[in-house]
Amino acid sequence: MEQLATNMCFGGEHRRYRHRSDVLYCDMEFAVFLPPVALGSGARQVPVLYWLSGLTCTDQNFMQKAGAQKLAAELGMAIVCPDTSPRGLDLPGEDDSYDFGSGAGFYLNATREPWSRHYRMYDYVVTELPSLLERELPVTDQRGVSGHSMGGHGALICALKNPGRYRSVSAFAPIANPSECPWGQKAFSGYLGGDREQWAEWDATLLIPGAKERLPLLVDQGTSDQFLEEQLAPDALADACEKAHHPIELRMHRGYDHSYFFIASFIDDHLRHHGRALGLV
Ligand SMILES: N[C@@H](CCC(=O)N[C@@H](CSC=O)C(=O)NCC(=O)O)C(=O)O
Repeated sequence: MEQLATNMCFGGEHRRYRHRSDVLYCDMEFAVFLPPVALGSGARQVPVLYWLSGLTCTDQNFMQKAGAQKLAAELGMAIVCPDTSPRGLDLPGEDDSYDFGSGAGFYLNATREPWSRHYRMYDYVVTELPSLLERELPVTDQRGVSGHSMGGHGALICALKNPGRYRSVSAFAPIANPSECPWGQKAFSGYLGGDREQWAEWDATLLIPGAKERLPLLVDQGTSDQFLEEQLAPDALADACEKAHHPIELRMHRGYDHSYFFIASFIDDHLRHHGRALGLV
């Protein structure tokens, strides 16, 4: 791993790294926040919250806008922000739209050419990146996962598809039922093709009935979110949870939109939710 930058923050460190991904066949950048207890003499390994960002984001949106570092420093929690897709591969159409290709990897493993060799963000965030970090940085294998929009859905599927791998999961304004909305249908048909049975393996709402672990979901949604009606479908997720007796706390917040102003307003609740499961609160 090549360290690109470091900034001291609330007694901890925000760092950016570049590394070669064997899963994605390209270089990737990510950011990590290490709390004070993970640094210096007497340092110890700390649990990690993996944050998966939304369409158009890099590793930097959350780190610069969410305001999570102060409480993460106090709790003794590391935060890792991967990028949202492979980049710079020269694939046809890779940079043509904000909701497909670069910045829009959807945290799945593509099966359709020309995406299938590189667009394997699911394997990257679930397996390759944690293995690297648990080897190279003072972080443990005690993991929580959260995210926003495309990344909120990514967090849900990472947890639902991997019983025992995460201690906690939460999401802000997730694209909760991607098989049934324009963003999801564009991504799934492009990365997976037309077979809706394949889509179901990557759709949180459709994964709920067969989930092998009933990890409680914390989901926050703003009522003035400009994407709520057309793209997000939190009610479909809540209905699936109710039918399957899967615990969910869906909190509707009057007047909040889809932006990082919304995330910053409730991030502390999510950090405490993960902190409790990770034994930090
Ligand atoms: N450009 C698009 C919408 C882009 C957008 O709103 N991206 C969100 C995530 S949306 C779902 O995954 C985001 O997090 N943007 C980055 C930020 O820092 O706010 C459009 O205008 O429609």
